[in-house]
Amino acid sequence: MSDLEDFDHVFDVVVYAYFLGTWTHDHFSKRNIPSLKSVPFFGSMAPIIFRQKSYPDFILDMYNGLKGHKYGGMYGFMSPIIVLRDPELIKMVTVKDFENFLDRRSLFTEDIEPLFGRGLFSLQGQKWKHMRSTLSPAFTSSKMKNMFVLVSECGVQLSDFLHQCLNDNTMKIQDCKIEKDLFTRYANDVIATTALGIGCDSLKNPQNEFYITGKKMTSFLQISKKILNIKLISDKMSSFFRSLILDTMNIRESKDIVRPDMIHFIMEHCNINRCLQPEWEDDDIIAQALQFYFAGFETVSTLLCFVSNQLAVYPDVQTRLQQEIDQTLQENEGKITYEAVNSMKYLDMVLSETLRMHSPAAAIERKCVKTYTLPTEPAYTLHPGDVICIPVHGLHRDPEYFQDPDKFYPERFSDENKNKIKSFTYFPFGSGPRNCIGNRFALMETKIALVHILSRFSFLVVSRTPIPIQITKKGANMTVDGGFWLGLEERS
Ligand code: HEM
Repeated sequence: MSDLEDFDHVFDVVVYAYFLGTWTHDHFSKRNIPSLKSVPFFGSMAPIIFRQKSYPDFILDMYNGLKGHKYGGMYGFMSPIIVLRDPELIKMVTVKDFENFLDRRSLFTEDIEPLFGRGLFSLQGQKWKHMRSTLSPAFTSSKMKNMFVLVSECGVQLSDFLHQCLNDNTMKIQDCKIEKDLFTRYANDVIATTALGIGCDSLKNPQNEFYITGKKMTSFLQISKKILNIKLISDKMSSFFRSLILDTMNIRESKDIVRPDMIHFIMEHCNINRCLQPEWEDDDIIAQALQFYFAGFETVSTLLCFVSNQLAVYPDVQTRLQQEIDQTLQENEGKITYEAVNSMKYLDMVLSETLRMHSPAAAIERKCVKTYTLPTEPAYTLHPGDVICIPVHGLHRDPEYFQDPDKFYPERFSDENKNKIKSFTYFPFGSGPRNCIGNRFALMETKIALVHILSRFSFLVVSRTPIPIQITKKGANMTVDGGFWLGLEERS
């Protein structure tokens, strides 16, 4: 073959590859819809794939890249995805016309990973509706109140552990650092006791099998993608959780044990033997308990890291919060009760502002299940299977809705100011009937940890504390390279 033929051949291959990698990428331009830049094969995802941006920055750039438009398009590799910017459109999709957008894409298929595919997060259509309405009563205020005691026990374990760290010279510094791992252990213990009925103290016993298996599984979940369509959770891990939950249920049933936790609720409403839904199998029920465990593990520990960091960096906010805690405890004879924690307004404001600036879920999505035309100009018709992305982090940092958006300012959420926040611009727990089912629980759990810690200690900035917080560019994890280091001092 001559050099010229060689060149022709290479040229053909390049043209063919380019065509293959871009053939869907004119979807929006053909329809006159504004869209984000795309590159062959990766679409608009290149900054994430090539680790140029952290996940929240990627979402913020996506939002800002479509400024001036109510919605626009991006490409998730080769698939066109609609990005909504306009609060009215977000309301339409997530609330008013929710029936057309009932689902989100499922990361796990029921047959490949039944324990995850059958969980509430992944369930679709009618099955989701059934399960959601069965589980919703598990999160009412009276159920929260019942679970408060169990969570508060974990709060005591956490603050006692920190006290021991500060006072026991024999403990190694890595056991004591105020880092994500500390809060992951607390979140693990809380959800283990409330969702699965298993009491453990992962702070004192860091190597307990339950924590180690859960952590391993969480990291597998983060790399698992449906596109791979392979089983990433080993049978050993699945059967560990399967038998743990089944054994707990069987022991409770045989010994008539009643405990105010989610597993009791699940047993009451969908008893393993006499299920209200005859078509539900053991795995459908186990999947829900496990789902709560995994949904509450990473998100809550991430929120605790962010809020502790902000309190150390803004000592005036921390002092005001400690004053509120001290005063409330004084009025309650030193007892940390459900009512006392819920009465703390400043605590709620601090958490709301932390969730605005550093939402553990930077974006949410919906999948179209019935053809729908966006009621705006230019009109765009979505078909079943089409995906919508709602860039939560972009709205939370938009100066049009939150003045000086990069400033940590809990006053935005005072009684006086919070009503001024435009509807559908703030949703750290998602929006509409498919929002986070555990949101009250998550807030209660976070508040309990903070009240237990701040009544005895203060967070301090140390040389390794990340200021400002820079989320890692390595993957979609909301962590900081090098860690969320903080100091701690006992209050006098
Ligand atoms: C700070 C902590 C948490 C944050 C920021 C958070 C955030 C979210 C978000 C944004 C969604 C998607 C909502 C949507 O698409 O509109 C979600 C869904 C969900 N969350 Fe949470 N979550 C947290 C803690 C929890 C906890 C503690 C639990 C369980 C006890 C939980 C259980 C769930 C479940 C089961 C879903 C799926 C709901 C459904 O599809 O019906 N989450 N969460």
